[in-house]
Amino acid sequence: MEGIDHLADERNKAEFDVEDMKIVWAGSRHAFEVSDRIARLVASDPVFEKSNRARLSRKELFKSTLRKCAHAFKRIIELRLNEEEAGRLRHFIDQPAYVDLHWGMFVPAIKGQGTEEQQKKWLSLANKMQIIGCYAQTELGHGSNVQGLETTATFDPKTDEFVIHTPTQTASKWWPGGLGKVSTHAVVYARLITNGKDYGIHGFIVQLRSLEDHSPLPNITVGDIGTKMGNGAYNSMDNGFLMFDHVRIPRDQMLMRLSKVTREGEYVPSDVPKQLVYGTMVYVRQTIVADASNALSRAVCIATRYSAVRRQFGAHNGGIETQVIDYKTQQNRLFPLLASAYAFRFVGEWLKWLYTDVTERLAASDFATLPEAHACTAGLKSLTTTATADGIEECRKLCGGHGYLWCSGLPELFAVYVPACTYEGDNVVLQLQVARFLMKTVAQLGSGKVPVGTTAYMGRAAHLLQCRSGVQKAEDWLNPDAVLEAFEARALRMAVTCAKNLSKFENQEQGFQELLADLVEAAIAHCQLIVVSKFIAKLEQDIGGKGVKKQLNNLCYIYALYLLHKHLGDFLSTNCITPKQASLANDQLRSLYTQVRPNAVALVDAFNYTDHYLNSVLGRYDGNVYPKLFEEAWKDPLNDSVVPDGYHEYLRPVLKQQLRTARL
Ligand SMILES: CC/C=C\C/C=C\C/C=C\C/C=C\C/C=C\CCCC(=O)SCCNC(=O)CCNC(=O)[C@H](O)C(C)(C)COP(=O)(O)OP(=O)(O)OC[C@H]1O[C@@H](n2cnc3c(N)ncnc32)[C@H](O)[C@@H]1OP(=O)(O)O
Ligand SMILES: Cc1cc2nc3c(=O)[nH]c(=O)nc-3n(C[C@H](O)[C@H](O)[C@H](O)COP(=O)(O)OP(=O)(O)OC[C@H]3O[C@@H](n4cnc5c(N)ncnc54)[C@H](O)[C@@H]3O)c2cc1C
Repeated sequence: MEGIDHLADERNKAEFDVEDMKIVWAGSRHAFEVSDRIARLVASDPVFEKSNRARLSRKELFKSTLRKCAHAFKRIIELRLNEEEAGRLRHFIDQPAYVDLHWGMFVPAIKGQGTEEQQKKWLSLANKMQIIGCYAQTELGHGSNVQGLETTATFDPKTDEFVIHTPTQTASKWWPGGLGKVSTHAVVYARLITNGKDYGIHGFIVQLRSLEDHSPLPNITVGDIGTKMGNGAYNSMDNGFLMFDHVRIPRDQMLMRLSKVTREGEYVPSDVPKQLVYGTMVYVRQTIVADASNALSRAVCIATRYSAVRRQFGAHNGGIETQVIDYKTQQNRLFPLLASAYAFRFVGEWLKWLYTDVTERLAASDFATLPEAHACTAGLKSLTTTATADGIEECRKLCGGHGYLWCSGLPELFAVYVPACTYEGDNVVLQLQVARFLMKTVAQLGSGKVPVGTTAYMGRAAHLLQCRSGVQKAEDWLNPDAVLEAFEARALRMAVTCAKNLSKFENQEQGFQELLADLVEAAIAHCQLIVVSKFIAKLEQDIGGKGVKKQLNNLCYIYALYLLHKHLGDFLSTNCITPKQASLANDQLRSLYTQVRPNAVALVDAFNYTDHYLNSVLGRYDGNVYPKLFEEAWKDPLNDSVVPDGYHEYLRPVLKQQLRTARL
């Protein structure tokens, strides 16, 4: 039934103004208008069609990706799109591609680590895409352990060049996106050696392919590392391998903003922290947090609309069955994910602010907040990507059998998204960075150094280590102070327990290794506190629009109380709350689900996703699921013929028992 809105009843139930919520979700009216215009532009352009992606071979998929990128670049120039609009265009095209790494890592690495002169030279080429670059850090043998990278860049004072070399097989670059088949250049991370001394990891701009015929330059071996998980999915990206056999580059292709090598080969360390060489990773981790809310909201939009369309059981005498969204179990699985999508949106906004702030401070030689920015970007990247990957899979299950179909949009979304738990830092490795930061902060308590920013709560240790929650009735769990106190006390007590256990070891590093699992849990508790507190802070802002704040309030407390329920063991074992208070939190959670229920479809409409972007039969705006499932089924190549290929060779002989006869 084309043209009918099967979800109209759901939309009519909404108790808030969806258009106003769209602005809150987008971040501003301007951001909404840009996103809306660009999403429609992409949806109406046949080159950006993506519904057949799973049926393409790897080669066809890759070629179609090149076509989409070229067409996008052409449209950016024709329509004179600015940087923000171009970014939205790439986002809505929704196909992982070399351009993500070119704009997302290669250009930022040069901006962050190149001198002014280097930026002038390389960015003018990169911005016009006269060169295409990637970020070549990870090696076959080392990804997490950046200090363990083996590629060498040895200065040769005779020729004023660096010699880039891959000394072993494990030193081969392995994974960089865009490297396999496209990039003409790379920022290569290698050990800088001059005058026989190893100065550790530095970045170098290296040309890989000819700008004339795209063939690899002499002594460079490069290719694609092979097919990755899922049909279509991330296979549009050419993750690559790369080996150098004594490849020479001019000295001025070492990125020298942070440290330098002189003509004579003298290493001049910078007066800024050496960790700034990791600056690109801090930047990208921040963007990945913002992206988590995109991916999760997309899955939640599909699962929510479908849960309102789908009916099972409850019919008496042939009457209408129950919408599955009305089952409390469905709500208990779906609504916390809806709340998480909003929570990650707001923490992403805050993290962007933090990143801008630290960047401005660094420019003014103020390095004080760098460790916190590193801990926040690392921890929140880990927390949000883990929850999003798990959440997408939960949404698939929430859609029952049909969720397993490619055309539900969820299998591909999962396969594209799940490597976010690994790239830009394995999620456990990143939480251990947070744990180290927390252990340092705890060790300094009482030293006179007052913790600030996201660890400010630790400065109230005297209260938080002994307080008991004052919650007496379910509604008390809607008090921001009660929620914050419980999360702060839990996080602090877990960190302090780890610190106490660490102090029992003579060798601190040995102790750290022994306590890794507890340390990760303490780090997660701290990161969850950040997300909860930033959601609460968002509610304190001036948010207009009919009924909008009320909905956000409900979602905020669903997020917090769902975490409390999920990690009840932590809250109880640290004596932050009693079993009775935990039970009251659950009562409140159920009541919040009831309040969200009539607004659920409108809350996902507020994401303003086009059907093109969602690419999901189950998540269609009009809810017209069943006829469209049939349409998709008929499109499958297996249905091209009534009798399948192979019938005469392999089916007929079985059915006619010719195989058995032949054997007898
Ligand atoms: C389709 C795409 C969809 C979505 C993406 C959306 C948006 C993204 C936009 C653009 C990107 C485009 C596409 C994305 C797709 C894929 C991109 C993937 C790219 C990559 O994966 S690049 C490779 C990334 N690699 C890693 O992340 C490696 C992880 N390891 C590390 O970061 C570090 O080595 C470490 C953190 C594990 C540190 O190890 P260590 O303790 O041994 O440390 P060091 O001795 O090196 O350092 C000690 C000291 O330094 C501090 N530190 C460490 N890191 C940092 C940092 N980044 N900033 C500041 N400080 C840092 C550390 O805390 C120690 O401090 P201390 O005071 O001495 O204790
Ligand atoms: C899709 C994709 C795209 C990528 N794109 C790029 C790119 O563009 N450029 C680039 O340079 N790289 C890229 N990478 C590489 C990526 O950054 C690394 O894979 C990532 O940093 C993890 O490192 P690893 O593979 O060495 O994992 P490993 O460190 O080998 O992890 C294996 C296991 O060991 C555990 N582990 C490791 N160290 C510790 C520790 N100290 N304590 C406890 N547990 C530990 C981990 O938790 C994990 O369970 C990409 C990877 C993927 C999957």
